[in-house]
Formats: sequence, C-alpha cells, structure tokens
Amino acid sequence: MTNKQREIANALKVKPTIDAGSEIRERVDFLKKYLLHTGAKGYVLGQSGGQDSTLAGKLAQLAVNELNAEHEGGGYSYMAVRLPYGVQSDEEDAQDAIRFIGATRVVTVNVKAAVEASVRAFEEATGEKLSDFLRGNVKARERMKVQYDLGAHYRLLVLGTDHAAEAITGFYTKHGDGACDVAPIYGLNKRQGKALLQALDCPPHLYTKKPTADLEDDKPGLPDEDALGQTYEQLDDYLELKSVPEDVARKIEERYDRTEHKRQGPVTVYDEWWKA
Ligand SMILES: Nc1ncnc2c1ncn2[C@@H]1O[C@H](COP(=O)(O)OP(=O)(O)OC[C@H]2O[C@@H]([n+]3cccc(C(=O)O)c3)[C@H](O)[C@@H]2O)[C@@H](O)[C@H]1O
Ligand SMILES: Nc1ncnc2c1ncn2[C@@H]1O[C@H](COP(=O)(O)OP(=O)(O)OP(=O)(O)O)[C@@H](O)[C@H]1O
Ligand SMILES: [Mg+2]
Repeated sequence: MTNKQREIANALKVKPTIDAGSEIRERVDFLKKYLLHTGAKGYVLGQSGGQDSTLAGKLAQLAVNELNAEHEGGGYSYMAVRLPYGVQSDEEDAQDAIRFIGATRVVTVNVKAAVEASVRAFEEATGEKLSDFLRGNVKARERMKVQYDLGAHYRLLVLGTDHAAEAITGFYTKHGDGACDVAPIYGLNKRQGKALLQALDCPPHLYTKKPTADLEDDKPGLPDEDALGQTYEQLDDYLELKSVPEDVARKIEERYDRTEHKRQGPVTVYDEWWKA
C-alpha cells in the first residue's frame, strides 16, 4: 500500500471494514436530522433500477417514515422519480426498487423530448452535431434539472448517489448526477453499498446486476466496468487499502488526479489544489 492510496481512501472517507447495521442507522439518523434542521418536507431522487439509487432511496424512505412516526402530522415524504429516456430496457428493475423502498410517491418524467429539444437547439445554433457521448451528459443534466424542479416545488431536498467507488474515478456528469443537496451513501464503496442493501433485505437482483450509466444510444446498457476499463472489485480493494497490482493502482491514481476538478468547487483565483 502506498501513501497515495491511504491519502485517497482518507479523502473519500472510506473505512476498510464496516458494520452494515451501524452504517444504516448513522445515515438514516443523519437524513432525519438534516431534514429537521432545514425545515424541508422530505427528499427526492431519480430511481434508475440500479444499486446506488435503490440504497439512497431506501435510506431516505426509512428516514421519513421514522420522522412521520415521531412527529404527528409531519407529512414527510420520499419522492422516487422515474426518468426514462423513452422506454428503459430495465424498467422492471426500477419498479422492483420502488416497491422495495415503499416510496411515498412516484413521479415519472420522460426526459427524451427535453433532451432532443436541447440537442436540436445546440445543433441549429452551431451547425455541428453533438456526439452520442455528450448527449449522454445532456441526459444526466436533464435528469438533474427535473429533480430540482420537483424538489423546489414540493419543498424536498435533492439526493445524490455519489459514493467512494464513483468519486475515485469521477465517473459521473459534472452538474448532472454529480449535483445534489445531500449525498447519503457518500464514503461507501460499491461492495459496502451491497452489504447495506443485503442487510436491508433488498431483492438480490438489484445489487448483483452490472452497474451501468446507460447514457449512450450507441452503447445501450454499457457496463461501467467496460467504460472505465477497471473493475469495482479493484476500486473497492484499493479503497479498502488492500493490495492491488501496481499497474492498476497507477491507473486509479492517474484517473483520480485527472478528475480532481469534479470533487472541488469551481476553481477560483484563491485555489492551489490544481497546481500540485
Ligand atoms: N481540469 C479541469 N478543470 C475544471 N473543469 C474541467 C477540467 N477538465 C474538464 N473540466 C470540465 O468538465 C467537463 C467534463 O466533465 P463532464 O461534463 O462530467 O463529462 P465527462 O467526465 O467527460 O463525461 C462524464 C462521464 O461520466 C460518466 N457518467 C455520467 C453520468 C452517470 C454515470 C453513472 O455511472 O451513472 C456515469 C459518463 O459515462 C462519462 O464517461 C468539461 O467539459 C469541462 O467543462
Ligand atoms: N433512467 C433513470 N431514471 C431515473 N434516475 C436515473 C436514471 N438514470 C440515472 N438516474 C439517476 O442518476 C444516478 C446515477 O446513476 P448510476 O448509474 O451511477 O446509479 P444507479 O443506476 O443507481 O446504480 P448503478 O451504478 O449500480 O447502475 C442514479 O442513481 C439515479 O439517481
Ligand atoms: Mg445505473
């Protein structure tokens, strides 16, 4: 293990071992306290049918359920938002996740028309074609926008699904799925997220399926691991300070450094981090 590995794991708050029950309790308590602190009425999050939004949504639902039990007439809620781009191939998983969570309310907004209008406006203005890859980021940012519209309208805070195995690679769209008010699964790696879902009696297919951003039309359901050229096993091992092959560690560290701008606020004249 290198100093750099320890430095990155510390920065991303990863514990080499966790107790799933304690992590769940601590995070649900945090979600409850923060709601009470802000006076907001609950949380909202896009429900993709993937592991991360299943876990974050479940923790939020547990938090609002407990608040409602403790505060007569509290009216706290968790809103699960389906945000398909047209028809989603794993729609069944999204519905299973929503059932498992027992979401207070479900709203579906198809982002396809908005994404197409946005891309069309770009292409008409520039005379250039926006690549399929960049259209993927438009989808992520459109989903963010819908969650903020719902949040502002219903006085709900927007949740995000950033966690250590995603933060380490910067594998998210800046100001898209990377944007949120509260990040309930921050500091966990991918296998720790699975352990929490297991402890919560989640249907296993929701945390054993291959993680995918599913953003590119030309590569539907592209597994994150193929896009990254790295496995979550390797990323998780690295974050738990286990030994990983030298070339794997170098690749992780190179990507971590390259994506530092995503983990920082907008760079200003007062910042030094980029000079290192
Ligand atoms: N050094 C620097 N300092 C400050 N800003 C810098 C910068 N380098 C780029 N930037 C800015 O960042 C932008 C690039 O970042 P960004 O827009 O995020 O785009 P980018 O990182 O190129 O693409 C997003 C990646 O995340 C993946 N993703 C997205 C969404 C969800 C998921 C998922 O797992 O579900 C995965 C997606 O598949 C893709 O590989 C640049 O256009 C520029 O504006
Ligand atoms: N089709 C979708 N419908 C609703 N929300 C979505 C959709 N696609 C992405 N999102 C939102 O963007 C977030 C980032 O996607 P990401 O793929 O990282 O997480 P996930 O799908 O929950 O889990 P996994 O990484 O295991 O696929 C999701 O957690 C979810 O909140
Ligand atoms: Mg996904």
